[in-house]
Amino acid sequence: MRDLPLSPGDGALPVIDVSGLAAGGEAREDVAAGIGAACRAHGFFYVVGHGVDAALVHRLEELSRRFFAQDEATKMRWRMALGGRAWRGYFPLAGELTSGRPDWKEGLYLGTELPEDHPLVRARTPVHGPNLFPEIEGMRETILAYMDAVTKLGHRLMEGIALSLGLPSGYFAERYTADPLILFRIFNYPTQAVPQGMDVHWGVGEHTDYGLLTILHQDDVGGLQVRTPEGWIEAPPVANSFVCNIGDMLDRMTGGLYKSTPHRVTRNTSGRDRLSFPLFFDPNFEARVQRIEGLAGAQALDDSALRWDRANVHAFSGKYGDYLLAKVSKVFPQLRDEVL
Ligand SMILES: O=C(O)CCC(=O)C(=O)O
Ligand SMILES: [Fe+2]
Repeated sequence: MRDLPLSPGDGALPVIDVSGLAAGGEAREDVAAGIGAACRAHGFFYVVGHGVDAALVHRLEELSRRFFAQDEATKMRWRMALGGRAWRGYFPLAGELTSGRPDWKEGLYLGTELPEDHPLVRARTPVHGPNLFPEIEGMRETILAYMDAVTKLGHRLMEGIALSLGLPSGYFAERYTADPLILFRIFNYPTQAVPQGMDVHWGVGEHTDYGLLTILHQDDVGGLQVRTPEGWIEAPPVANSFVCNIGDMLDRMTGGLYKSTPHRVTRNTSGRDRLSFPLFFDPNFEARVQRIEGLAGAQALDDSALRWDRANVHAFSGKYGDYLLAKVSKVFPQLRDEVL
């Protein structure tokens, strides 16, 4: 592992030390102001001082490398088809589509661990259920500890986001995230070449995320890019940081004041595989998404002509779960019948 820089260099994305969120008082307001400025500018920022143990992140990287190093047949023992409606398990290279095209990545789909006898699982609620944990010693515990730590960070960041909008810190928790929907992915972007004739251009094609806030750890390889009004910019690896970005639901709630920013990942040609861990901190599946009243400057403009999916997020009304399912059925068409 090479030494990573402490800032993204001359890129426009800010690095915010969020340790003041836990401290309270003026420090908290300062952090909130920084988050607010970043959300209004690009909807993308790095956080440091986040309190997530670096050793835990490192352990998850090691275990994930061991998982992906196995042959395809072994990994397919945890294939998504076995996860059914819970939407969990392994998908192979080119198994996920973004904007209708296969991505050059493989991954493990995970989320909040719920037992088979949990009421939501018994009610066959899509994307809820037990995980398919790889049989690698310590991986289950490490994944659970990681999701737990980053979910806690998610709650704290949402308090900061609420304050940055002039709302009480508990605004989102009271309405949407007392029991958030947490989906978590472990991605591997292999450096291997694409076979001739395959229609593959990106590690992940241009898209926005669906929920409230994505909290991403990336290793030291790089490749994440963000679309700004001035063009695409890099979001390179920064030491001990997470990259945060806003999803469609926060865009919807804030009437476009906080933008759900398009991003993509270049195809990995670095000579080393790239790992990334996005955790999606989203509204409860049953929560009805409502616009926040009285936000100055929020125009809820229809930007569908500029969006990757040609959809107008401000026209959406309903449960977050409905929004999510409509989206995921496009990226995994083979699983659509299982869930919808
Ligand atoms: O792997 C990355 O850096 C980004 C992944 C991503 O954008 C996503 O999963 O939504
Ligand atoms: Fe994304």
